[in-house]
Amino acid sequence: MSIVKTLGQFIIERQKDFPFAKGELSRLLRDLGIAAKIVNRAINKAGLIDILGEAGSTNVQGEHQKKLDLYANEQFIAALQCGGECCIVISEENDEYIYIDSEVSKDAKYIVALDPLDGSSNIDVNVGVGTIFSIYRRKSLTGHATLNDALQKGTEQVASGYIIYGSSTMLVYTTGKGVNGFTLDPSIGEFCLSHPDLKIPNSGNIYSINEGNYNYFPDGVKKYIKYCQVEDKLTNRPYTSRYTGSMVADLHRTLIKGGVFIYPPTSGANKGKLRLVYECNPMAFIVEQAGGRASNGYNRILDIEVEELHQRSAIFIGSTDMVKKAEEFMLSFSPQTFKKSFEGKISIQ
Ligand SMILES: O=P(O)(O)OC[C@H]1O[C@](O)(COP(=O)(O)O)[C@@H](O)[C@@H]1O
Ligand SMILES: [Mg+2]
Ligand SMILES: [Mg+2]
Repeated sequence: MSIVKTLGQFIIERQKDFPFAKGELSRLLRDLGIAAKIVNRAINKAGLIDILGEAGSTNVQGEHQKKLDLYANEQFIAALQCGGECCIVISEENDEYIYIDSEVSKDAKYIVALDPLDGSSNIDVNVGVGTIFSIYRRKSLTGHATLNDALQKGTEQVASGYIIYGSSTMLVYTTGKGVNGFTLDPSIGEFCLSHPDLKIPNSGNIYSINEGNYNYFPDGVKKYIKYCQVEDKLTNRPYTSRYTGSMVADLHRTLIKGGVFIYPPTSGANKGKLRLVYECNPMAFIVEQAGGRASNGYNRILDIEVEELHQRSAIFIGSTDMVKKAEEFMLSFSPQTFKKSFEGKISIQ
């Protein structure tokens, strides 16, 4: 009979990777796991409780917030407040960062950036959605943590992860020492180690992009899509196309099967759509830790300077060989000057 290792056991066991650890990060990961179970419970019976549909409010990005966006946001923030290891929360659903001002967290040193519910457009149609989290250590040593503590580059992350609420519910995370995946066993209410030491294949035959925006893509992306569709047995082409509209679901598939996920700049949004702090950076950390690659078509995602909480970035992420190929097309057909022309005049080829 195989013994399953729970997330809690694994976290404690891995604490030895950090000689000076006092257990704060372990407790923080525990708190995120608890919130994930609570949100999972609501998602599993979403059609039976009043949690589907619009909440009637919009977030700082002008997106209509879904009831489940707000519910997930509340649950994760409450778990972090209760746990006492987090001093600042940055959330897609809150314009400003939230300073956790409670007795239990007065000495807290961790900052958590959250996309409480990723793939909002899929909530009401029962397609896989997720939660994305990114963890930093505060830089300032005294007083209240500040915006500067919140605006750190992706390379400064001490941990990141996601939860996918799909055919099964999984939590996948890294602390910079590889990537591990845990599947929720509802019968014991525990995340159990199911995908130890995840490695992304160096190449694959799946490309993932919203081709509905094709006319607004830079030439480099248009040419790369054509490259994916050409018949060439030697290079395993044509690739197949998969796009769910949930970043977590598309990247979980990419992590397991290989492939490339691209959300490029478009003529209407020259910085792309996805948010650097709580979508691109955490997923880039995981994919790099699994042996993959993540850039904005030119520069490594984790090296991009963070100037704003809700800053957007284009993203090319997945199997190293496929991301490098896409970057080659960007350099050849949409060199950095591409940016200038977009700011100047919109020229759809
Ligand atoms: O519909 P589009 O433009 O292809 O965008 C889909 C992308 O937007 C997102 O839904 C944005 O995330 P949120 O749902 O958290 O706002 C991603 O999950 C997904 O990859
Ligand atoms: Mg999202
Ligand atoms: Mg979201």
